Amino acid sequence: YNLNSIKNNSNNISKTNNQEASLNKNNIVKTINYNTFNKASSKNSIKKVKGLVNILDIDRSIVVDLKYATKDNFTGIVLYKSKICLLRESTAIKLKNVNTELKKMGYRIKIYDGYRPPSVQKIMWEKAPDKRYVANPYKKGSVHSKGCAVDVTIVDKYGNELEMPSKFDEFSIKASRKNPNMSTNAKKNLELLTNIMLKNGFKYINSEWWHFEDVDKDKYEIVEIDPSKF
Ligand SMILES: C[C@@H](N)C(=O)N[C@H](C)C(=O)O
Ligand SMILES: [Zn+2]
Repeated sequence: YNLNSIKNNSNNISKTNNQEASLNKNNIVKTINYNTFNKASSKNSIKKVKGLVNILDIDRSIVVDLKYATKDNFTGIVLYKSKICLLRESTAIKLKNVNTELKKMGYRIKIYDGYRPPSVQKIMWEKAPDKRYVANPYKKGSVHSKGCAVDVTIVDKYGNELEMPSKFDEFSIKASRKNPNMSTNAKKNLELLTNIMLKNGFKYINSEWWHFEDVDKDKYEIVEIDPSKF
């Protein structure tokens, strides 16, 4: 961050009525009022670091269950110190729109993973150097490290996950969208998830049914942040 440009920027923004910004010594920009694209948070102050926000500051009704903050993941070890899910601000707003549609049907989105520090991507690659399932951190890296990818499923009003083709991070043909043995119910639920995600500005990959990427991911760079210090 260039402090002067942020200062100038914040001065400019604060002169408009619909968005204000302020700086503190940790390089954190606080933006106020999102009334152009986010009515629900128009009165809230949203903390933003290097373009990333806490998804719960954008939509508190989203279910966050970061599997890499637990041992229940393909590495068997805790990879994240924090259970906070960070996302690129514009990606977070798209996911809020997905959740708003799902809530009308009595469902909600549940997040298994969002922003992932590049240092964690390296550990994952050591454990599973297979580019179908883990992005190579020594090449382009992961879209998760831009805060522009989400690993998600749908839950019902009791928080129960809908049936999907496989468990999260089950690195096999079962996780593939081309799995020929998908149950009818899993197929229907995945179709619902996919259609709503595509409609709201995400795209999918074939090898992992849970993984979606913001269509605008190429506008953004990989960032290194420690979410436990957010
Ligand atoms: C590790 C898995 N959940 C995942 O996110 N894979 C994609 C391809 C990635 O590493 O970006
Ligand atoms: Zn993913």
